[in-house]
Amino acid sequence: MTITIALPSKGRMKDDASAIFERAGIRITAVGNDRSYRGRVEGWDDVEVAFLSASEISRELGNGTVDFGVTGEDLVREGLADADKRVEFCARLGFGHANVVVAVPEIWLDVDTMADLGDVASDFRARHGRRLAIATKYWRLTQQFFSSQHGIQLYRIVESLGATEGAPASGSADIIVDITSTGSTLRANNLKILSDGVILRSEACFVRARKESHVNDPTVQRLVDAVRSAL
Ligand SMILES: Nc1ncnc2c1ncn2[C@@H]1O[C@H](COP(=O)(O)OP(=O)(O)OP(=O)(O)O)[C@@H](O)[C@H]1O
Ligand SMILES: O=P(O)(O)OC[C@H]1O[C@H](OP(=O)(O)OP(=O)(O)O)[C@H](O)[C@@H]1O
Repeated sequence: MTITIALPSKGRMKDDASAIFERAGIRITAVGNDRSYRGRVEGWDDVEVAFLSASEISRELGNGTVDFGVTGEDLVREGLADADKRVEFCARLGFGHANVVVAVPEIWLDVDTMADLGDVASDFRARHGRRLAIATKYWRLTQQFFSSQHGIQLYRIVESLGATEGAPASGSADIIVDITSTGSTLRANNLKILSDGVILRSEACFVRARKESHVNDPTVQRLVDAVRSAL
């Protein structure tokens, strides 16, 4: 059976992902020309490579059209309900670190924790005539964290497709849930992370789609061992 590995074709994870495979002794060559979106692995005739964006990789892992992928844990957990049932995080790769966080305006001096935010959310309608609005592109992670983990039900998600950190200043939302690495974008927008507001510490992972056909497939185990040996 042919095993397909999906690797980032562009973006911030591309070069580090290639480097891991080099170190693992897995040499990838493009099929066709340099801009081709398919590749092969030297010496592994039953393996092929698909070059996709990091977000496409999490989707393809979810629907099982690829066997393995390198992508961010945040994209997998946001993209797939019941992620741990559908995929296995085989290795954490040590790059692409970023935290998904809850951030509120710095001037909310009395709000430092999720419990404080829960109080704000309860009072919000009485004070402002509407629910607390959260700007995010991570709606699944936000709902899990607010509703299931913290019992906060009174809020509204405003889907953000970019420049999420600008939403409180522009008035399109009150607070945000977004990714941060250095924290400089949050600071530039006068936002602060709640002390218990880290939803997920994400990094690039080597992820396997859980499939019946992988059981006892020696290539599957060899690939996992090779990638782990490069860390
Ligand atoms: N500063 C950062 N900002 C955004 N994402 C980051 C940052 N640092 C690491 N990452 C991680 O990088 C991954 C996203 O990478 P990238 O933006 O290249 O992919 P993509 O979403 O597929 O790209 P595109 O939006 O162009 O399709 C996520 O897993 C994210 O956690
Ligand atoms: O904590 P920081 O180091 O400031 O990084 C966080 C910012 O970086 C990303 O945006 P980016 O400008 O990379 O664009 P993108 O959202 O299109 O990836 C992300 O969406 C945040 O806005």
